[in-house]
Amino acid sequence: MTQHLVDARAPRDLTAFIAELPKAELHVHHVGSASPRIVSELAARHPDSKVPTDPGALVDYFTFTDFAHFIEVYLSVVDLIRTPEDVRLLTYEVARDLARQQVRYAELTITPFSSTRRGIDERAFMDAIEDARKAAEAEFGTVLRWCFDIPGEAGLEAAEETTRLATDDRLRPEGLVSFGLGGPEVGVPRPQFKPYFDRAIAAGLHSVPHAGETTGPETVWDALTHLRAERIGHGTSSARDPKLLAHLAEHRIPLEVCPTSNIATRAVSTLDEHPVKEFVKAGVVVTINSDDPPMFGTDLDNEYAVAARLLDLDERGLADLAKNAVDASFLDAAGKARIKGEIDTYTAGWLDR
Ligand SMILES: O=C(O)c1cccc(C(=O)CC[C@H]2O[C@@H](n3cnc4c(=O)[nH]cnc43)[C@H](O)[C@@H]2O)c1
Ligand SMILES: [Zn+2]
Repeated sequence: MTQHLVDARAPRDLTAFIAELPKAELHVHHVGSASPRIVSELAARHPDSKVPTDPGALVDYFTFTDFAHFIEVYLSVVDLIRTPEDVRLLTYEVARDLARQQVRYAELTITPFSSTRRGIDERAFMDAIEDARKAAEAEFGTVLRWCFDIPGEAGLEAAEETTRLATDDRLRPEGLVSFGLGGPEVGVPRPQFKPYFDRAIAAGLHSVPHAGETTGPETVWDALTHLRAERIGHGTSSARDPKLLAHLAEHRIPLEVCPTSNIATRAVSTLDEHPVKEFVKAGVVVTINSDDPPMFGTDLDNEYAVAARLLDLDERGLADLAKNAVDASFLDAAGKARIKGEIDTYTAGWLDR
């Protein structure tokens, strides 16, 4: 855990409730989910890297001065993923960590461009993530789905490559459900990605770009208008535009809120200044997510504890938050009903103790 972050764990009884609450995670990055053990194992495999091999040293390494510094460190971890076996190991271990937190369903954001440009064969990459997905579902019961995102700062070459990998019927993995846009927002206008999102949407993928994480509400409007966003990654700055909040609420466009991430990248100064309460007050559908959990010294359970504190939630409120994520997911109706049923049964049993 990074020490600079506030320990926002809920009081003991809610912590125990959250730990066993069945959950869905909609905004979590593949490489950004590598546990200290996996990062140090990969760093030891590749000793030319500047990433520390000692898990203890990662606490300092994962302390960020700003968003640009976060991306620089993130890419140094991306550089550790060099073989299809690295990809498989990482994906499988991420699923194990999710399962430990009772995550029944997760949409994992993967940046295939970063791997193919580093020389991993595209067919072997797809096979590695699919193999790990199937093994994780069979062994842990956690259902994984993929969001392929364009690393926006890498430009239109990255957009073209990501779109090709996501839409070519011979490559496109079975678990792929959505198409995203990540990385820095400053100097990376969203409208330029419209043709790529149009192609992905035409191929049946859902649109889930990051927007309004490090720039203003106009970026969220761009994501809605040009990229036809069905959910918004972060959307933090939406709080500065009442018309935007009303639009998100009216059209039931969920926000993928990641409170601790916003503090760790210094997009928001303190947790108490986080606008999540304003979103709820405005009637916006809020989902709670962990983004890059080990890099931000958090996990999904901690993010629910943070939300409980910021939104003053009890067990029923937390269960509603968990159901928001299921409803906002791209799971089919039967899958949604199954997990929501589990959440209700668990919550009723807990309150009847
Ligand atoms: O892989 C490359 O070679 C490359 C070249 C230029 C730029 C990039 C990126 O910008 C990669 C950024 C990468 O960051 C991921 N990510 C993880 N957490 C967040 C977040 O909180 N906000 C935005 N992006 C995030 C994202 O998946 C991008 O792919 C790469
Ligand atoms: Zn993200």
